[in-house]
Amino acid sequence: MKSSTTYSLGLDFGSDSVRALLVNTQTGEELATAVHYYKRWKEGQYCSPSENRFRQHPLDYIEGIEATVRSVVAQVGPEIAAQIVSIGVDTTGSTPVAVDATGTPLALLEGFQENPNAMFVLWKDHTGIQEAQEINELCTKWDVDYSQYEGGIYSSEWFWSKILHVSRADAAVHKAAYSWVEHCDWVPFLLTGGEDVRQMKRSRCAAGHKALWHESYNGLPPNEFFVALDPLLDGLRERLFDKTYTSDVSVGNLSAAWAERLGLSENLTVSVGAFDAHMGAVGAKIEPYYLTKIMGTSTCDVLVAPVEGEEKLVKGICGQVDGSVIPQMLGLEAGQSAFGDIYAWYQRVLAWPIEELISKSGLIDEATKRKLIEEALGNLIPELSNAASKEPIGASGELALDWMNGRRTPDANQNLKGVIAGINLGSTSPKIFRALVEASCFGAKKIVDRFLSEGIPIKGVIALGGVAKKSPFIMQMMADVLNMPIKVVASEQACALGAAIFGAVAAEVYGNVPEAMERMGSAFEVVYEPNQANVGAYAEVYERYGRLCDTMEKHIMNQIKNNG
Ligand SMILES: Nc1ncnc2c1ncn2[C@@H]1O[C@H](COP(=O)(O)OP(=O)(O)O)[C@@H](O)[C@H]1O
Ligand SMILES: O=C(CO)[C@H](O)[C@H](O)COP(=O)(O)O
Repeated sequence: MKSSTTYSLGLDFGSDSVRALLVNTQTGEELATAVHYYKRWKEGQYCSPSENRFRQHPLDYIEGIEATVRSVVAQVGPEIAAQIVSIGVDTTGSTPVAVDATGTPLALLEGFQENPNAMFVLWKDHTGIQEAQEINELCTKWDVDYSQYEGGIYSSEWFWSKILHVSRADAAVHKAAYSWVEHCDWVPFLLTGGEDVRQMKRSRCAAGHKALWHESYNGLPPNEFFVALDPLLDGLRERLFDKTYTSDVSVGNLSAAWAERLGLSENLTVSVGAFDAHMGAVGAKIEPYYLTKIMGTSTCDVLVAPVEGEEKLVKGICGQVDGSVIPQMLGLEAGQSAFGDIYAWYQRVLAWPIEELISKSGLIDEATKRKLIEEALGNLIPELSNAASKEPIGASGELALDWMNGRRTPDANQNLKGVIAGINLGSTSPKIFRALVEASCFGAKKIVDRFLSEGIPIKGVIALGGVAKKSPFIMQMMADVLNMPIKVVASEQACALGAAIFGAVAAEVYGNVPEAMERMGSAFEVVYEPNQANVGAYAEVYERYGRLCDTMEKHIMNQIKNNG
C-alpha cells in the first residue's frame, strides 16, 4: 500500500439514481456523497411498465455524473479534490445499448434522440422473453450448451435477448448499431475519452454473467451460433469482444474534457466497471461462502468461492464467473427480479385513492393538499410495516407470490406473474402487505435452498441496499425465514464504496482487491438474529408458498402454451 493520503471516487448507477461517494483510500472514511435522480426516468419517459419496457436515456446518466461529482468536489474543496487518484464505476445490468463505431449510444445521435430502442435497455426490461426462449432452445440443441455457466437458463433480463429483440423490432436501430455495450463498460469509456468501440475494455462481470462469455469458449459463442439464432445477428460477434477485464484494471486516465467538466485532475485513473451488486459485495467485505444480499429494487445475491479443482456447475442461478467479484475467485450470482419494487407497487396502488380524493377535496387549500399527500405517501410503507408486524404469522391465510417482475432465480422464468391468494372479507391492507413481504422473504429462501441443494455451503448472510438499511421489520422477517443471522453493512453507499475500492487498486494504491477491501470496506451496523419463536411458523407458511409456486407456475405456463 502507498502511504500518502489519497482519495477514490465511487460512482454507483442504480435503477432510479446515481450516487457519488468520496472515500479516503487509507482509512475507508467516507468524506462526501451526492445523489442525482434521473430526470427523464422519474417522469416515466420511454417506459411502458404494462409491456415490461424500461428504457433509460444516456443523458440521464451524463447529467447525473456531472451533478454528483461536482457536488462532491464542492463539498470537500479543491485541496482534497486535487488528491483524488481514481474513479470506480458500477451500474445495473444487464443494461445494454446500441452504439455506433465511436461507442456513442444511438440515442445521443441525430434522428435517434427520442427513440426508446436507441436507449439503454434497463435490467428489468423483459421485452425479450420470446428471444430468451429461442436462445434457450438453441443452447439445448448446440454441441456446447453456452448457457451452462449462466445457470443453464438464459434470461430475458440479459444482453443477447435484448439485442435480438431490439434488432428485430427496429430496423433503423439495427442498421445504425455498429456494436452493443453494457452501461458499466460505457461509463469508464466515456470518462476516459474513448473514441473507438473496438478498444473498449469490457467487464468480466457483465460479459460472464450476462453475455455468454467464457474463457473456455475463447470469448463469446461463435458467429454461427448467433446466425442460427437469427441471420440479423450475422457479423455482430466480430464487432463485440473476445477479451474481458476484472475491475482492478485501469481503463485509462480521465480525459481532459471530463476533467474540466467535473473540476478534477487529468492524472486520475478510471477503472473497469462492473455490476452494482458485485461491487457492493466488495464494499461489504464479502468472505468466501457468505451470501451477500443487495436488497433494493430487486435483490442480487452474490457469493464468492475459491477456484479449486474441477468447477461444479450450479443450476438455475445467474451464473458463475471467475473474477466477477474478486479477481481469481469464482463469483456466483442469483437474485429476485422484484423485491423493494413489490412494496413500491403496493404503495402506488394505495396511493391512487389518496392522491385522487385529496386533490379533489374542497375542504383544504392547494398547498395543504400537497403537504398532506406528501406526508401520507412518505409514511405509507413504514406505517404498513408497523401494522403488519402486529399480525400473527400465517393466521389469516393471505398468501402471495413474489413474481411481480418474473422470476430471476432459481430457474429464470420471466413469464411468471405475482399472485395474491387466500383473501377473504377480513383481509386488510396491512395483512396483504404482510403477505407480500413474506413472499419476498420466501423467494429469498428458495435461492438459499438452491445453493445448498447444489452443494454450495452458506456460512452466513450479509445485507446491504435500501431495504436492508430502512426496514427492521423486513430484515427481522428475513432472518426468521432463513433461520440465519444477517449482518447489515454500515455504509449508506456500499456499492459506491466497492467501486471506490476497485478504483484504488487500479490506481495502484493497493496491490490487490482483498488488501484494499480489508482497509477500505465497511463495518457492520447491526446483526438480525433469527427469533426461534417464529422460525417454525414461517417454515409452515413457506411450505404453503412452495405449493402455490408449483400450482401457479403450471397454470401460467399452460395458459401460455394454450394461447400459442
Ligand atoms: N421503509 C421501507 N421499507 C421497505 N422498503 C423500502 C422502504 N423504503 C424504501 N424501500 C424500497 O427500497 C427500494 C429502493 O432501494 P435502493 O437500494 O435505495 O435503490 P436501488 O435498488 O435503485 O439501488 C424501493 O423499491 C423501495 O420500495
Ligand atoms: O442484476 C443486477 C446485477 O447483476 C441488477 O443490476 C440489479 O439487480 C439491479 O439493481 P438494483 O435492484 O439495486 O436497482
